[in-house]
Amino acid sequence: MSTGAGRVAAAAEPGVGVVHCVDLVRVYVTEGVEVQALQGLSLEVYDGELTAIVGASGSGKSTLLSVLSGVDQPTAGVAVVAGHNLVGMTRSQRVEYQRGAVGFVTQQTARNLLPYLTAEENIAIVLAVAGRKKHRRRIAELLELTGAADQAGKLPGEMSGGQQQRVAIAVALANEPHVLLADEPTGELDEAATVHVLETMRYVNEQTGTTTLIVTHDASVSEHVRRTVQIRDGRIAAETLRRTEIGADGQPSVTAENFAVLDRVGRMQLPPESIRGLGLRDRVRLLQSPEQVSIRPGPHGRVGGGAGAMPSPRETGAAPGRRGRHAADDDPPAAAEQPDNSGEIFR
Ligand SMILES: Nc1ncnc2c1ncn2[C@@H]1O[C@H](COP(=O)(O)OP(=O)(O)OP(=O)(O)O)[C@@H](O)[C@H]1O
Repeated sequence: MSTGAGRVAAAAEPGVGVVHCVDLVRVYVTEGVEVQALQGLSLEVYDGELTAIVGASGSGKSTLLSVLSGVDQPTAGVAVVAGHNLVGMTRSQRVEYQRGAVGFVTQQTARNLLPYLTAEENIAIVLAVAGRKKHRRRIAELLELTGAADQAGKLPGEMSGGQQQRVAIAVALANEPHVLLADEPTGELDEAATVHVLETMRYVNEQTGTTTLIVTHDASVSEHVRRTVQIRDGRIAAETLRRTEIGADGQPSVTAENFAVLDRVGRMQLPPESIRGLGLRDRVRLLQSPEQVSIRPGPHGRVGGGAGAMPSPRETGAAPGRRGRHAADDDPPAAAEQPDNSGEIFR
């Protein structure tokens, strides 16, 4: 990969995705106060994948999409999308990137479409800017693809929110982008319209193979995508991969597998529910065998009591007056006697 701005070799190296982020940092400074919106975020999204990024409010989702769409620049780190190095782009490189490499759908239905143009005209204007001719058939194909053929002659104000978003997806796909980015595309929609729009994105991904990244706070998105990535405190923390398998009875069933994400230096975030459920804090016990590593509460963690409970001398293995010592070194047998409430992390 080149380190200069602009176009670089696309995904030539094994393990390098169409979206390639390494240790991304974005620091905002407002009135002298620093906010680290991205804190060393690394992410690969591979060609043709449909991936959702979910996270709580303030976790850094919109900041990541601003960087990936070329609207914002990271403070540090590597961000390459479809062979475009997003760090240090010039204005003309940014325009080329936004016109040709990415399509974008935002949460605000009213912002995705020009209000005084019909659905057809909204698509036509994108094709005209890209210098394409004979676009009538292409417009019809795009509206058909997103299930919005019946909206062709309507103005956005005459459509429902869900219909506007499906037309917006058609507009975003008009110049055949390598990557489709959607920032809370269902944020203003009711449940039924949400399902319809997410299923449209899944269908479009299947039909066109366009690499798609959906950012949302709505965890139910995972029912519509194969890969859900969780962002927490400006970093990727966990992933869920769903697979469809055909059982012995010939019926398909969906299985989901959860992963914690290990960064390049071996750091990993445990899910908050594991931390709360096992009362993990400070030091934890790592139990390693050739096949797995398990985590158990350390000397200060809860074992059978509430999180944050003071440890008894038996739990710490420490005699009165020995609190300053590393109690964990003294009591490995205690862990083996406890119920099997370990947070097993790798197999
Ligand atoms: N322009 C900005 N100036 C200062 N701080 C910002 C700016 N944009 C975002 N932040 C801060 O960065 C952090 C991440 O914000 P971001 O909008 O990326 O989160 P988010 O996960 O998209 O949240 P939400 O779902 O509420 O939109 C937050 O603490 C936010 O207050």
